[in-house]
Amino acid sequence: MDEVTRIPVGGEQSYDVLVGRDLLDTVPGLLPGATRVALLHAPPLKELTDALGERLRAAGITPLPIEVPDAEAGKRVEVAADCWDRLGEAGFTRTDAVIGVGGGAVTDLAGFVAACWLRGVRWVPVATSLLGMVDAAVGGKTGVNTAAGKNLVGAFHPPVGVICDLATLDSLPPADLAAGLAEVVKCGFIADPVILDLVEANPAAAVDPTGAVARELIERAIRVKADVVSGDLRESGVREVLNYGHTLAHAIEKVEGYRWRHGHAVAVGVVYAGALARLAGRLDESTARRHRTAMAALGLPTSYPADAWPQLLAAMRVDKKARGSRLRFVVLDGLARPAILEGPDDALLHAAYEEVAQP
Ligand SMILES: NC(=O)c1ccc[n+]([C@@H]2O[C@H](COP(=O)([O-])OP(=O)(O)OC[C@H]3O[C@@H](n4cnc5c(N)ncnc54)[C@H](O)[C@@H]3O)[C@@H](O)[C@H]2O)c1
Ligand SMILES: O=C(O)C(=O)C[C@@H](O)[C@H](O)[C@H](O)COP(=O)(O)O
Ligand SMILES: [Zn+2]
Repeated sequence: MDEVTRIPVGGEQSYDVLVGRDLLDTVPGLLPGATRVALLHAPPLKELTDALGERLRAAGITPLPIEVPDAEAGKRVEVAADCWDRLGEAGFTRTDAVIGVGGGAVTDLAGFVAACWLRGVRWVPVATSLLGMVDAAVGGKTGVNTAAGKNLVGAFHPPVGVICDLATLDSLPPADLAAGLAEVVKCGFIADPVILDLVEANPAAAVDPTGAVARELIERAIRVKADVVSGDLRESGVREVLNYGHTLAHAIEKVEGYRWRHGHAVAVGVVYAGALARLAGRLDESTARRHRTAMAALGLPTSYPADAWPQLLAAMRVDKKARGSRLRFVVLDGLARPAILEGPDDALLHAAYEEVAQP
């Protein structure tokens, strides 16, 4: 086995994030006392799921593979309800558990299924996308999308461990690899500017999942997330910084009917957040510009159609950070100095959008 990095996450339920190659053998040990484990996965991860099922069986645990629709199509309450039916048919009890094998969509769904079944059973995300490893699998936010908006139904339900098996990235499509790097760059702006230096110095190395640079970026981003959620699982304060760029990003996803990659929407949203902070007089011009250049260097989108603004503004009003009719944005007062912009007026929001709008 390749060298394994163990990153602790603290809080009301502590656990470790394991980063390394070929980690499937470690999964059964995370679930002592389980007799049945559901393996939620989408079709692209069937082979890995079967291999994990064999490891569980060898450890005396009965695997229940449950195939769900891929990507955001699986992150729906109807799909969760089908999963609960399957757990019921198989007689899952409180000692049994759920594993999500896949990207962030599957692990968000799996965590939500686990959070609600019998009011909460153990779960483990086996993250197979870069975005899942650096973000979605860590921190215990679980949930599904609804017609009203992104992730509006869900629960905080920390896993008992997180598996980031770097070997799985070998088959991840390049567009999804880049999408994950958008969240990594986000972490660079809010907490760890070394991430930005690494990406800017060698963007080609950042998108090579087998290289040392990518591994360093992955581990740095996980540490940023682990540090934040350890102190604020339920987002009553500091955790909001992880939502940098997400007010616009989630609006784009909704307008696109959840067919855009989350990480691509985050890339546009982060550029927008930089522009907003600059226009609000909180961020200098060169740091704001750096948002666009870092995302563009990774081949990520940095703009969105101008005429979508009315729909985007309406979608942003259901952002979870809003309070009543007052929108709240995560902005920067400088590199690694996140803060909240309270109740910006529509004119300021629109002026910032003009900086990312494509005619
Ligand atoms: N819970 C959180 O804190 C949190 C944080 C960030 C993002 N998210 C959520 O995560 C989701 C985005 O995650 P994502 O970018 O992983 O997208 P995704 O889960 O849709 O995966 C993207 C695509 O890659 C495929 N894939 C995944 N791993 C693969 C592999 N190893 N080989 C081949 N194909 C593979 C998937 O099947 C899918 O087609 C969004 O729903 C977002 O809201 C949640
Ligand atoms: O973990 C968090 O907290 C985040 O905000 C991380 C985000 O990257 C992630 O997309 C998260 O799912 C967004 O949370 P939401 O509460 O705005 O749905
Ligand atoms: Zn995100």
